[in-house]
Amino acid sequence: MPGSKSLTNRALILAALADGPSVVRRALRSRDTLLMAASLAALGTEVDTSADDWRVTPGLGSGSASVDCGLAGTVMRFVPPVAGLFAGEVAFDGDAHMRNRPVGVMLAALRSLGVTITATDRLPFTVTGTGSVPGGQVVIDASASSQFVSALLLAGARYADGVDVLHDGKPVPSQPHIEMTIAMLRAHGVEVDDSEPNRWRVAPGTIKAADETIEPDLSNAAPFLALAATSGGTVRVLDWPQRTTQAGDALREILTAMGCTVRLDAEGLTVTGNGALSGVDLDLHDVGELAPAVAALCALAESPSHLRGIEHIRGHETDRLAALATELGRLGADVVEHRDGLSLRPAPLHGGTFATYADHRMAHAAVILGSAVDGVLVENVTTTSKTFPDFPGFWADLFAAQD
Ligand SMILES: O=C(O)C1=C[C@@H](OP(=O)(O)O)[C@@H](O)[C@H](O)C1
Ligand SMILES: C=C(OP(=O)(O)O)C(=O)O
Repeated sequence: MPGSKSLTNRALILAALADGPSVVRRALRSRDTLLMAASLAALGTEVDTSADDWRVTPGLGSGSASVDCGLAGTVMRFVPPVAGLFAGEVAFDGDAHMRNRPVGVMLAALRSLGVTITATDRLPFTVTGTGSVPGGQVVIDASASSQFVSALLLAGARYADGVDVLHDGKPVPSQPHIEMTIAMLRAHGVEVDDSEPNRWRVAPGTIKAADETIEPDLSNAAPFLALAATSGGTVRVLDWPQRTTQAGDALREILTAMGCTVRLDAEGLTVTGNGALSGVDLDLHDVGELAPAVAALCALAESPSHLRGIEHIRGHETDRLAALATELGRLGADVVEHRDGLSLRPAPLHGGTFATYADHRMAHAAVILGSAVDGVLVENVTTTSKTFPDFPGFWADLFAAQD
């Protein structure tokens, strides 16, 4: 598997803010990570992406710059706090749908920490940095995205008073991603206090340069592991980490609950399907990025499923609950959309076109269905390039290797 998007983009941010050059080994080369590299380069950091190991020489310049967020939540949320440390105007924009994804809470937080931002709660916006940010305490409602918290923590050590982020609102989703942020900050020598629930304090100080080796992207393993589940065969993902903060690690538990045999050993993760899938009742609040792949598997299961706790994925690359309900329904699935989830009951599926809404994980859901149902046409499968280099080629090679 190619490297993790979440680990690569955090490593790039930390490398750009560090006290010396460093290497991001086995970086993911995909649209989201190249957009991150380009954003940091626009701000004055040197990012050499010519080899598999990316060399980063930190530096934040002055003048004016522009940042293309594409459809990358990590670019739209993680780069503005860095732009506050740039001396000049940084204009942010992105894909058409990016203008709908939530960012206002984070911009308001940055403003209260002393950064000047054009008054808006959506893209496009302009951050006017002065080269330094006062920082301090801020109260936010991060129930729409854990990335609001991660964004403030990642740059916080470089603010004069650090940051003290308090969450006030419905529970923050995607906790493993916040754990990932904290673990990576600590690996760079940053002091983070997360001893109180819903409060994260980052002490002001140096972010030490440290080389990072990027783990394989476990969430992107979902469609491949799902192949084992739908075919009754065996799929092995090499180098699956024994311990990780990646949300995708939850696939082990989810696939086990659906009836697969799952084994993690020194070589990697091996999943064997048993020919039939059981439905599941799952709260995916912490691992929302897995919802499209899991929903596709649930549509193929022999008993009902209920996926809960994922209202926030309406703010992902597309409104994923609406998109999944529409597209699964179009192939014959018995699916009901709820405010915060989906329920599915067994139904015979048939072929048809599965629209992907420029969402890489909708394409993952589509190929999972196509592995079990004849005649599924995945519209715009190249949208997978957001987080995966040449997904169609990789998928095809898997079948070629088997023949
Ligand atoms: O910080 C990150 O790298 C991510 C956090 C999560 O976002 P949300 O908390 O907005 O779901 C996750 O879904 C996304 O794929 C990546
Ligand atoms: C929500 C996702 O991405 P982003 O980083 O753009 O928020 C995702 O990859 O499922």
